[in-house]
Amino acid sequence: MSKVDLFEQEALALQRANDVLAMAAPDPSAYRTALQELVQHYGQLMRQSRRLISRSDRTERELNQLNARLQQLSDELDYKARHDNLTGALNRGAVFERAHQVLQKSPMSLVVLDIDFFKRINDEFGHPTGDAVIRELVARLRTTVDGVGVIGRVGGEEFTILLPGMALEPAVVLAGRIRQAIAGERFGCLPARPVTSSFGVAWATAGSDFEQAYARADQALYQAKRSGRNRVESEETVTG
Ligand SMILES: Nc1nc2c(ncn2[C@@H]2O[C@H](COP(=O)(O)OP(=O)(O)OP(=O)(O)O)[C@@H](O)[C@H]2O)c(=O)[nH]1
Repeated sequence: MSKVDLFEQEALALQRANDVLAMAAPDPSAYRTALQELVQHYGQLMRQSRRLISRSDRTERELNQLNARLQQLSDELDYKARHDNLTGALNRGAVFERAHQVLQKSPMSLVVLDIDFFKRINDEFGHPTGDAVIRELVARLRTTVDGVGVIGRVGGEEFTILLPGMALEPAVVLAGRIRQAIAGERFGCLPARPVTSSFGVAWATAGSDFEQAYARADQALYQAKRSGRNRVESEETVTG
């Protein structure tokens, strides 16, 4: 297939002008014709170049906007993959990942908590009220652990709070404050009855296995449930 020369007309005009220049004694009208032709093609080239430049500027702006939108969508996807969409807390996968990262560098305490008799709340007041209770509970967790802990929703009505660098004793004290922040004041979405939670607290050394610490906290939580609920137990108070 023969190649199309986009500048065929311009090349011909240039060739004719060169031919005139090469003549030993050209006729002035030949100069004039060649110059006119060159002026016409040169003007045309300038107009087309301006159009192309402005089109390419527009395309670049559109591409930049598309790139920014793509980045925004990718950030949104990343956020959704790591957060629980009911509460905005980290989801189970993300909070476990964060725990592993923390334990690579420092020790930490962790609190697991579970809303007491949550099934009854759903059964008596409906699932939407149950959802509202979960949201309001996370809002209270945020107010209490703001800046100190990382909140994750690890199950339907079960949450974990990572407390990087915090020893077991202050973590138990903090869990007591969270317990009080939940049980101490009726929920706006459920004024008819109090909401309470049970807590288990454990401590993990730097470099240790998070799953094992989580199991110890879970055992303590189980003990808190068995001992009457609305209370805090730590791995040190677990009796087996
Ligand atoms: N509204 C709502 N309910 C949920 C959600 N996820 C789990 N649940 C409910 O949470 C309830 C958990 O009930 P159980 O595991 O029996 O525990 P519980 O009633 O809280 O009792 P204890 O933990 O022993 O105090 C179940 O009825 C689930 O359907 C959710 O996202 N929204």
